[in-house]
Amino acid sequence: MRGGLFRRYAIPFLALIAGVAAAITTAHLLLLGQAMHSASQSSAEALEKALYAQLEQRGRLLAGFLADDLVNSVYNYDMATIQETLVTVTGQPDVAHALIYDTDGQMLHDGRQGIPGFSRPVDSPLDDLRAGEMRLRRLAETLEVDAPILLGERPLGAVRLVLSLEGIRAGIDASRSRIDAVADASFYRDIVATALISLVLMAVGGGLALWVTRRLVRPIRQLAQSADRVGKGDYNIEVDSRRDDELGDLARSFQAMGRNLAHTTISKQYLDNIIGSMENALLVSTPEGRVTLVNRALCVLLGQAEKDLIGSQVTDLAPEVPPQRLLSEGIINGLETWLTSRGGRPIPVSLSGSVMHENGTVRGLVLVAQDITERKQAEEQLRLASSVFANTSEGIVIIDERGVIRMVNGAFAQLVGRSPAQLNDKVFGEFLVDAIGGREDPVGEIVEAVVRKGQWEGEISVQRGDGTRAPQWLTVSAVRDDAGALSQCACILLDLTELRDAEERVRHLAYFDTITGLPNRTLFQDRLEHALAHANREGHRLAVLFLDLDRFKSVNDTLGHAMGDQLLAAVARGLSRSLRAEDTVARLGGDEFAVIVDNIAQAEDVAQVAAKVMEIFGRPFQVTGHDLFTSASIGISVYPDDARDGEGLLRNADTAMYRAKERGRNSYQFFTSDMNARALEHMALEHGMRRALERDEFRLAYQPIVDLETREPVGMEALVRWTHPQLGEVPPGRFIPVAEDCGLIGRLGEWVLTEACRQLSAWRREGITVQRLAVNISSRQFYDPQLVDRIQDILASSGIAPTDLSLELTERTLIDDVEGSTGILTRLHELGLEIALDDFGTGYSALGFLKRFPIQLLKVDASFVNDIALDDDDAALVEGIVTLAHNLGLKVVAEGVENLDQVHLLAGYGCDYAQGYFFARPLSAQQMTDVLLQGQGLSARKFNRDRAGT
Ligand SMILES: Nc1nc2c(ncn2[C@@H]2O[C@@H]3COP(=O)(O)O[C@H]4[C@@H](O)[C@H](n5cnc6c(=O)[nH]c(N)nc65)O[C@@H]4COP(=O)(O)O[C@H]3[C@H]2O)c(=O)[nH]1
Repeated sequence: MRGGLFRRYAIPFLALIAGVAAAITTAHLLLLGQAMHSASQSSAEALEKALYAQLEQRGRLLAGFLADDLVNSVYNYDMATIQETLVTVTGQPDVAHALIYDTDGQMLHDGRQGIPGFSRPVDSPLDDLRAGEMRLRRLAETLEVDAPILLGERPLGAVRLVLSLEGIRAGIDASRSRIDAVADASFYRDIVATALISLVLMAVGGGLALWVTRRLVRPIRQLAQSADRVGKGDYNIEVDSRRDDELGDLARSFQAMGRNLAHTTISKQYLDNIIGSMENALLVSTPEGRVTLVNRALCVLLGQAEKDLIGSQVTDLAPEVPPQRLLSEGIINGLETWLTSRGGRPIPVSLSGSVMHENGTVRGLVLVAQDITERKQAEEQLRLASSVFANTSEGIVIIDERGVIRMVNGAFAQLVGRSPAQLNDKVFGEFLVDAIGGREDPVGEIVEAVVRKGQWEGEISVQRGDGTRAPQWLTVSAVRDDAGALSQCACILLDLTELRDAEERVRHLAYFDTITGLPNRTLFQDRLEHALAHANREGHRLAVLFLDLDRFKSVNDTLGHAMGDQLLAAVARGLSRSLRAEDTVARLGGDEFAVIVDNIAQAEDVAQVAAKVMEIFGRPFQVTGHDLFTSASIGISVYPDDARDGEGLLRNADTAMYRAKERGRNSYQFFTSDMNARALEHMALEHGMRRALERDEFRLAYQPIVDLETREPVGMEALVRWTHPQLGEVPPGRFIPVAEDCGLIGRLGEWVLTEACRQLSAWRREGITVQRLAVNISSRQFYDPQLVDRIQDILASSGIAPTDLSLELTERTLIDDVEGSTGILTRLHELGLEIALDDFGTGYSALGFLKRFPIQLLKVDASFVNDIALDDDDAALVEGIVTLAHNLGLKVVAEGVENLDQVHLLAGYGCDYAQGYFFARPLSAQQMTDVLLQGQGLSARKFNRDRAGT
């Protein structure tokens, strides 16, 4: 355990003082005891001497007194007086005996009456006692005083006074006791006093020692603490240097030393600060490569804590710089290597290292690493940039502030058809054409703009090597020197040729039809607007021809879309050829074309144009080696007679085109007010139908279908009827197309199906036999994806079997989408429904075409049946249809049978069934119920009119 000065010196010093004090006290007490003893001894002796002297004095006095007093009595032998005197004397204290001797030495009197031995001689001669002399003799217990009794000069005898020493002895003992008591008391008083003095001395000495020690220890301790701080590198020494002694001198010297050290010495903290604030990573290791010191920068760089790095191996951190390498090379300068970060990620560094020597011995290795990640990245970016510069497809030109080329890349050189070397020191502006509006010094202006704003961009054209112009998007950026002044300009040229081409293609796509190359609907409308504005200004007429190819759909379906497209292109070419250059021909979509015939004087002019157009359809179109015939229906509307705006003109021409189609195709038709009336009616019907569906104004009529052999009804066709509140009875031929156009056909068709099945179910419940009910399905209704499901639902809810229902579809419906319709028909057929092809003959299908559809029944259109009795062609046609249908396994229904001749002829052709006014007109449900309930008789009579002869 570390002992401080206080413990080391103050405590022993205190102990020493205590010991010395104790020794002094003990010695003092011993001496005191001795002194006391000798004092009491000498006091006792002195007292004894004094007492003896006093006794002797008394003895002398008394003996002298007796000797004087008894002179007469002895002379006279007056014994009585002698006795009396002696008794008086012996009565005195300490007087044991008073004896009177004669000169012979014989005792005359012993002071007592009758004293035996009176005559006992004195034991020693008294004769030598001279006058005035006394003789004292101390015996063991007594003091004898002999005094001569003289009468004048004559000795009469002697007095012997025997004094007892007992009294003296008792007095001496008592005195001695008293002296001892006094001595003892004094001794103890002295002990206490001495002890107290010792304690006081010790206290004073201890305090003194403490004070001295503290006076010495504190500054020394201060100095020690300061020395300790100095040891740690803190040279700011704060010690009490005011003392005017050696410690003060030491403190001042120490302070001076601290100041000197602060100025001259590199402290550890100083070094730590330097190392800690170093930007570069520092590592110190043993010669063997064990890391002993790292700085903060290294920890940050490697992402490791100092404690983890200390003790690790240099090779773990810098695998490319093993200690042996540094030891052998002695020094490494700026070695580009890498350090391993915590996750094992290599960090590129520039490493310098050296070996530390001390007294000629290798003490360790020092490595300093500079993170060169950014530099590496910059180098990489530079490499990349130069690679981009060299290989990019954009032209890059570096020009100075005068527009002189300093550097170009391959792309630009290639663009202008020179080598990069040939372009050096050329003026950039020489290669630009029409730059920024054909200014005189375009590059000068660009540079000016770059100086002002730092960048310029815009479209320019560069003259290619072959003299053509290449549209370019030029971006010019400032390259500034360190002072911020423009030193060069970097020009990047993005070739817009492809973009412009693409734009042109897009524009072409946006305005031209890809198949025919004709303007499309958008461009047509645009041109029409222009033409109308012009016609309006000039006050002349113009016409719009709306042209629709007849039966184009069948071409597509039968010959394929590619052929269809080629036919369209061929028609477009024919149209363009037949029209003036100033007339616009456009393809509006599908098989629809439109023509603007500008500046016409009268309607007949347009008729001529239309006739010319019709002529091209009189010849076949050459399509990949095939001769294809097609015809067109044309509708014509005239500005300002039929409409004053483009939309109205086109719509009216479209309407007229439909009229042309209705009138037998392959013709043209002018728009008329009648057509307008029909358009208005269309609107009225649409509005009325919506209301009719809500108000349940529709009804079904039923017309029987009769077996031509048995003349028995085999079923009946449901035909929708609508009584308009204002228009009265509206035939389905008028409102069904409107319903199709405006999308109401779905709701109407569903109502018809539901109502027909409900009625059939009702008849069945009433016991009325109706074998099968036929329902017309329109085109849009047929292609409704929900159709099959809806039919199934309706059948299920009405309890009608699918085989009890026949669906009548027109040819046109089926050929609209042959693929799609085949799928739908197959599903319906698989359900068990009968499919009948309605209005057969009015469409365009060949009989062979029917093989593709799962059809069971063919309904020959009334237009063929009408004239079979009058027209041999029609008769032959119907007969042929019947024969071929039978060959295909189909049954045939003849529609519109009105007379017996027709019945006979049809029966003769082998036609299976007939339907027409001859048998029955369409009847309301109630009428039909009545007819059916009236029994077979009526029925037979009604439906077997020829048998009945009516
Ligand atoms: N001149 C003459 N006509 C006869 C004779 N026998 C029957 N007709 C008429 O011929 C049409 C036969 O129907 P459709 O060919 O399917 O032709 C139908 C059919 O395509 C369509 N149609 C009728 N009802 C519906 C329906 O509920 N839904 C759909 N989608 N179309 C229907 O409207 C067309 C016309 O129907 P309607 O006016 O009812 O005309 C019916 C019928 O009244 C006759 O001997 N002489």
